[in-house]
Amino acid sequence: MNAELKIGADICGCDSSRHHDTPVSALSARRGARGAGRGRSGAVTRARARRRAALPSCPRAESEARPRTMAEPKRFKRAEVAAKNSKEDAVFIIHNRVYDVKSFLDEHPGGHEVLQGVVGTDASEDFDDIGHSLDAKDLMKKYEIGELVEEEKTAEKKRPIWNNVSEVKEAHSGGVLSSWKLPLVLGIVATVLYTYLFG
Ligand code: HEM
Repeated sequence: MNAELKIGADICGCDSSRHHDTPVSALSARRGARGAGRGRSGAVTRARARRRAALPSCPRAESEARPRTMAEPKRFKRAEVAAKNSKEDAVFIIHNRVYDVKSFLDEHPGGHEVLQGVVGTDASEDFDDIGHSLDAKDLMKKYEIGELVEEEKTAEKKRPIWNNVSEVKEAHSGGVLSSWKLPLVLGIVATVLYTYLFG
């Protein structure tokens, strides 16, 4: 072990110098003094447990214990999706993303037949033609299982606006030109002009 390794590294396996700021050499010296004539079990184990409890939580150990939330999306080839074309294995592609709709077939407001008609295929066009609502586009996330491999993606003209539904909703909720503000501003300007010209 590195001579500069800090206290606690032997406890939690972390060699972060920011977290463990007492050199191990110092620990060993103290251990040598205190540990003389004492076996490694019993008192030593309890002392180690006390030290471990006293340590601030270790950032590295914590981050390693934490589940990864931003996992890489699973990549599919079009041929793989094409094979998933039954009621039991119902998968399709919409705008380069892959959806498993097996559990959604019977819940789809447009009926299961229409979805069964496109499983295994790229259903982007069919999907867009319907003019699905923002809520429907939000719901899709629940069934997304991955995306196409990079080399099989189609070039999207521009990022589909519904790819980020919350952004869209936000954009529609404010702004100077939102539906009720524009007529109000125009009204005020007209009143001021009228007063100025004819008042
Ligand atoms: C995971 C993918 C999908 C989801 C989450 C979804 C969800 C929905 C929802 C919530 C509606 C109700 C209307 C609305 O809110 O827009 C709907 C209607 C409909 N969907 Fe889908 N849909 C999906 C894929 C598709 C696909 C691929 C097609 C076509 C092949 C399709 C065809 C239809 C049709 C025909 C309607 C009925 C429209 C109407 O009655 O006016 N859907 N869908």
